[in-house]
Parts: sequence; structure tokens; C-alpha cells
Amino acid sequence: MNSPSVLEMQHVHKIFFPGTENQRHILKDVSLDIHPGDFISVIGNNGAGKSTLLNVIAGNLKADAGTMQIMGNDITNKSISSRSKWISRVFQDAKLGTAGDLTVYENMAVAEKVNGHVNLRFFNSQKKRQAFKQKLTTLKMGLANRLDTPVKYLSGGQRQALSLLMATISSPSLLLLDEHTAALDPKTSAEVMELTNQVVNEQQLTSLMITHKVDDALTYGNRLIMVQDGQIKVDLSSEEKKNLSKGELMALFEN
Ligand SMILES: Nc1ncnc2c1ncn2[C@@H]1O[C@H](COP(=O)(O)OP(=O)(O)OP(=O)(O)O)[C@@H](O)[C@H]1O
Repeated sequence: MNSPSVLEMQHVHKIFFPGTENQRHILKDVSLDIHPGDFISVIGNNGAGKSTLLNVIAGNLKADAGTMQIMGNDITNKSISSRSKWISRVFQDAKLGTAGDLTVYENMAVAEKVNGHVNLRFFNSQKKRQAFKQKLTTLKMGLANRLDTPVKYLSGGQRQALSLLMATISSPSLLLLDEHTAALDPKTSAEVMELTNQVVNEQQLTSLMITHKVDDALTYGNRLIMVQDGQIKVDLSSEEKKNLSKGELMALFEN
């Protein structure tokens, strides 16, 4: 028997300002089946509807039509907070995923608590500090000895690496990566992308990653989706992706 889908979207539409002269039909009958362990890159032109797609999945926006199930649960009309037991998100702006005035330790403890796995007895125990330090060491971003540093003093790359760690601390069913390397310099962006790949592979996470970096979309993940004018126009498997050159992928943008 096939394992159940992580996410099943069926015939989803999103229309902004419906019934007005400003009406914009952004998602047009989008159906998407995400399987356990899928690491999907999502590419597409500016304004194609990629972020709207992520927002509808996360619950920031309500779909105007269609249905969505996650791990077999109907979430079509569920709030962001009730979806958060399954879904985590890393944003382009690391400030959205972390609290600047709290320390690295406090941010991690809050992330665990939000995800419902904290034992308050251990909230500031040596054991917990050790466990967090261990997790930070694996990031190789110079954070292991910064447990007591307020997050606002970290570099952009360190802060984004911490966001990633926090978003994955309780192994979400679905990880949404929303251009999460776009605001970083090229070297740091490459480091955070490698780190993402490491975390996703080690924890066997199911992930959906929006990126404008065509090289990253080709290099990472087992599936590649192209969104055009509110529709999924291309959905490539790992094998199809492997056989596609950057030039051929770029040409698909023009079709
Ligand atoms: N809350 C909103 N209200 C009205 N229009 C919106 C809203 N969010 C997005 N849009 C519009 O929907 C269209 C698609 O936007 P979206 O952000 O999903 O595109 P995108 O593919 O993520 O683009 P980019 O690559 O530039 O981030 C755009 O024209 C945008 O202006």
C-alpha cells in the first residue's frame, strides 16, 4: 500500500478582491500531491503566485475554492495555529522566524514549546543547554557558544540558520522554505542552502522551497515545480530534473 500524502491540494483557487474591479485570480485550479520525503523546489516569475501558494498552505490566506488535507486531516478551513502542529516555515527575513531580544537559548526553548515538546522542568537546565549546544554545533555557523547572546546581535546567516533549526526542532510534517536564502550574501546563501539540505536529509523532512536560484532548484531536492500565471505548469521528478540543463529549464520560463 502507498503511504498517504503529506499534503493533498485539490482544485485550489485564490482570488484577491473578488467581485470588484480590482479582482485578481491568482491561484487557478491548483492541485498538488506532496509525498513523504519530497523536497520540492518551486520556481517561477515574479508575481506567478508562489508565495500565495505557500500562504494558502500555511493558512495565512484562505483558499476561495478547493480542499486541502495534511497527513489525512482536512485543513481547508483551519487557522494558521491549528496547522502549525504539522507545518513550519522559514521566511526570507530571518527576523520573522526569531525574536531579536531573546537569547539563542530562549528562542530555541520557545520553538520547542510552541511545538509542544517541552518539559518545563528542563526549561533552563544544564541538560537542555547541552542538548541545544549540540544542535548548534551541527550547524557549523559559530553558534555553539552563543547560547546566551540576544539573537539581534547575530549575523544574518547565523540568524537564518537558527530560524531553520527552530523550524525543524520538532520534525514538522511539512517544512515551507520561502526564499529563505534570498536576503543573504552569495557565500552565506550557499552555506545556509547546504545546511538546509543536510537538515532535510538527516531528518527526512518533507519540504517545499521557493527559490529564484535556478541552480539551487536543479541541485537540491527530488522534485521541481514551475508556477506560471497561478498554475503548476511543470512538475519534474528527480530523474527528469537530472536530465535537464539550466538552459533547458530557463527556456521553460519563456513558454
Ligand atoms: N494579500 C494580497 N492582496 C492582493 N494581492 C496580492 C496579495 N498577495 C499577493 N498578491 C498579488 O498576487 C500576485 C502573486 O503574488 P505572489 O507573491 O504570490 O507571487 P510570487 O510568485 O511569490 O512573486 P515573487 O517571486 O515576486 O515573490 C501578485 O500580483 C501580487 O501582487
